[in-house]
Amino acid sequence: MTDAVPLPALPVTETPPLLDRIVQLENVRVRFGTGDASLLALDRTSLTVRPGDFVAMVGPSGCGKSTILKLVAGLLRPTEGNVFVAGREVGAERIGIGMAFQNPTLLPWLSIRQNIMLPLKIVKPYADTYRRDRETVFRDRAEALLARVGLAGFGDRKPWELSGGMLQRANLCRALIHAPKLLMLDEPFGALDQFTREELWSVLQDLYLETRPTVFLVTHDLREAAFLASRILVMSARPGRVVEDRAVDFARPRTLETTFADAFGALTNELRRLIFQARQDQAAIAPATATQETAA
Ligand SMILES: Nc1ncnc2c1ncn2[C@@H]1O[C@H](COP(=O)(O)OP(=O)(O)OP(=O)(O)O)[C@@H](O)[C@H]1O
Repeated sequence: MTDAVPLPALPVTETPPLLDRIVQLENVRVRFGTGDASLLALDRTSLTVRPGDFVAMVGPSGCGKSTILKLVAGLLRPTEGNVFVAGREVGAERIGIGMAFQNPTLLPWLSIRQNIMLPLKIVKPYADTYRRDRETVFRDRAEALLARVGLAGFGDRKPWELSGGMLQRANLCRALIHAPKLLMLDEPFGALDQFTREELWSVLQDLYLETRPTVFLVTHDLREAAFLASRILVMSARPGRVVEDRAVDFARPRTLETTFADAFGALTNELRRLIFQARQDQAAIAPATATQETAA
């Protein structure tokens, strides 16, 4: 980890539930639409995630990775099966969730600092004390996060004054400002150049090691998955299922040196082979699947 100043804690601290699993999917299916035009996106997926796991999801395009994120975030209901978050049926959960997607959707009329502090204004329990704390402890945390991602001094700027890489850094700050227990990242570095991306891997890893949220990361970058994750789920082509659940035990903090190791190369090659195989299987069964989908 870097020798950066630790993030100031937020004033309201919840007692974390003593759970051995923070997310559980039981035999989940997701079908979009109805009748002949319906599409089975996710098929009988079961999954258990422990608190503090860093889970990366990889697989062919359209295999249902983002669908799993939306299920866990409570943005989507399963067609069949159950999704539990922190021991409760999803949607009923009172757990903090942070999210960052490929396109940072910062509000253009707000400053970077105001954008970052927005979850504190909206999410309970922080919303209740927002007016009181916004100029003190909340602001301190925003400034500390900005410094950690290399944006010290940019809090007063507007989003349109920042580059794509800087916006993505701010996006990470916004996802983490309310100390979420669950961090959902959908290709957060997908639009960035390789150097910026690798730099942000280390930034994210440091923040993860310090605050230990449970992370779900969707990525097409197998090196990114291997660098960041403690566990990699490889999905089949649509309808998606988890076909491989691989623990990643490279010592932390990982550095670029880690990516040069033989074991790192072997892992990414194996992931590449599994995804290639999933795509081949899809091509072989595609006509049959189309018929089954409408019949199932
Ligand atoms: N709201 C929706 N209505 C209809 N179909 C949808 C909807 N959301 C997703 N799908 C379809 O479900 C399938 C899975 O989508 P999802 O976005 O989860 O895939 P993904 O693995 O994240 O894809 P990618 O890697 O390309 O981002 C895709 O075929 C997609 O077109």
